[in-house]
Amino acid sequence: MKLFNVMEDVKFKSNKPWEEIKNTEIKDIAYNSSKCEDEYIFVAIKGETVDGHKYCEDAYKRGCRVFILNDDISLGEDAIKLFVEDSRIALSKMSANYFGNPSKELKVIGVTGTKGKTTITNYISAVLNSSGLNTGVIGTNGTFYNGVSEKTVNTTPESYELHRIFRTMLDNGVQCVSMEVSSGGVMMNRVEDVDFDIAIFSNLSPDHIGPKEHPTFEHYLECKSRLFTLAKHGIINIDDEHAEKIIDKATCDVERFSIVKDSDVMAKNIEYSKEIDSLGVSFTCHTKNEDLNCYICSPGEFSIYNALAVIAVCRYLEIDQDIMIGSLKKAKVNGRVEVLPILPYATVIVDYAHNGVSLENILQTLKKYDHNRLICLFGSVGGRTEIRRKELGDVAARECDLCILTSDNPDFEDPMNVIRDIAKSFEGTGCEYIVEPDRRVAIEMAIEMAKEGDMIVFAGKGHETYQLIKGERIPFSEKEIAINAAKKLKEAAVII
Ligand SMILES: CC(=O)N[C@H]1[C@@H](OP(=O)(O)OP(=O)(O)OC[C@H]2O[C@@H](n3ccc(=O)[nH]c3=O)[C@H](O)[C@@H]2O)O[C@H](CO)[C@@H](O)[C@@H]1O[C@H](C)C(=O)N[C@@H](C)C(=O)N[C@H](CCC(=O)O)C(=O)O
Ligand SMILES: Nc1ncnc2c1ncn2[C@@H]1O[C@H](COP(=O)(O)OP(=O)(O)OP(=O)(O)O)[C@@H](O)[C@H]1O
Repeated sequence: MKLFNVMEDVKFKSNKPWEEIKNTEIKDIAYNSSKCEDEYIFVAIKGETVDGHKYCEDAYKRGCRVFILNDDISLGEDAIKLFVEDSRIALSKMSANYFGNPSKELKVIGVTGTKGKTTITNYISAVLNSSGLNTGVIGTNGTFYNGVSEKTVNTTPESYELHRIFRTMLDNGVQCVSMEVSSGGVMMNRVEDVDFDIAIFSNLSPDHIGPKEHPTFEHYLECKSRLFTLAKHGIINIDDEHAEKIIDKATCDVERFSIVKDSDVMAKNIEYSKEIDSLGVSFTCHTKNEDLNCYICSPGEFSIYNALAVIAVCRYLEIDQDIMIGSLKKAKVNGRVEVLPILPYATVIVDYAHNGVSLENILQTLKKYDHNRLICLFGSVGGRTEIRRKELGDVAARECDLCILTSDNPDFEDPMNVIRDIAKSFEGTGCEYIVEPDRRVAIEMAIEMAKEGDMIVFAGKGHETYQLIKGERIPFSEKEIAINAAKKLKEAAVII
């Protein structure tokens, strides 16, 4: 490909004459020097940890001769230096050009918000795939299309990866992509050149504020709002207190959903239902034209919000209503409020809640269903802020009857250190707690101690299949351990 085509619509200044730039052939783009080869363009990014300009020499030694730079650096005479204002913005445009702007040929649905992104994107893909629209997913759980999956480092991949994934999906017959748009992804200009058809806002609460993330809550909100200037159609939860600010910034047309306010898509007649292998909610979805009876097999009010967002997408894309209702009924997401039907007398749930807000949400939701004891098994990630530990501890001590404090990705920190921090929240509360730093033993203990009507939540790991210990991801499957523990009980004839 000609450098000229890759640089279309990118503003730059250069150390070389236009004729030379115009005719230069390039093979690919890299923003990590270790990926560079002959005829590659190296994009030097000033990162959060290091300055990519430091690696230009490494890229040069590997055969790279075209450099996208913010600052001048000394390189061989034959190096073509293209100076841009912001290399992440340039990388985004260049990647879209290099892969032939695949997002323009796909229907791209972006979901943003503090909570619900993974759930909503997966529900959308389940419903659209059932209706015959081949739909891929990009998010925290990885990339999925046509039964193929790929792990991703970030919830919203770097722009180069993103356009590469779009291209692969498009070449393999994918028509729609349902993707998570993290605020970090927006902040780092990863989605700047994605042609979004629909943008969804689920909710907003303080999160991702701190070093290397957002300096303030306003900045966090600003990044979430940006998505609604990149899309054609916005779908917004107006029950969230920040919705109006998002709507004010939006340049797309806006469709509103709600449980309490008059809106385009509304839930009424809400009823909670509990079976041994599922927790769900039924509701009437009210729109200007009709009332639809819907059910979603995930508990609580937040599941209704997630479902309303999906229904609004289906309305916009004119998806058959019966197909939509039928597949919403069955839609499940790996590790998100997932009920394991392993004990005939108690409800066992695996969930990804790993901060105070989401743990409070899931625990309060579960309390609305008939139950005996509410038991929560959880820990908190090592080497990070103590605030998260306190928030998790406070919520669990307030909402539960019994907690089992254990490890959750301790990494380089002693798990007992983290547990001691969490345990402080239980002092002077009526909530009992047990300490078991080995998460496997803790899970087995929880299964063994379950009594008739108990609800047991394993919080924090969700879809993860590892435990991060001293920088290494050690294979760890919470579900498998729980299933085997229940099987052992059965074999020992404790369960008849
Ligand atoms: C703090 C942060 O956001 N880091 C992200 C960022 O890395 P960075 O800019 O810090 O990279 P760096 O390590 O400083 O390196 C700078 C440059 O030097 C290059 N380099 C480095 C070493 C070398 O030998 N050669 C070389 O060329 C690097 O490739 C890079 O281009 O850019 C990378 C590529 O896009 C991301 O993978 C990386 O995400 C890290 C893993 C991360 O944890 N990010 C979090 C904060 C994040 O983005 N989370 C959101 C979800 C949370 C939310 O809702 O906001 C997400 O979308 O995942
Ligand atoms: N709409 C919602 N509002 C509040 N909480 C939710 C909502 N949907 C799901 N949750 C809760 O938050 C947890 C995380 O949900 P999900 O993974 O869908 O959100 P996310 O936005 O992708 O989160 P993260 O940024 O942590 O990956 C779920 O396991 C559930 O407990």
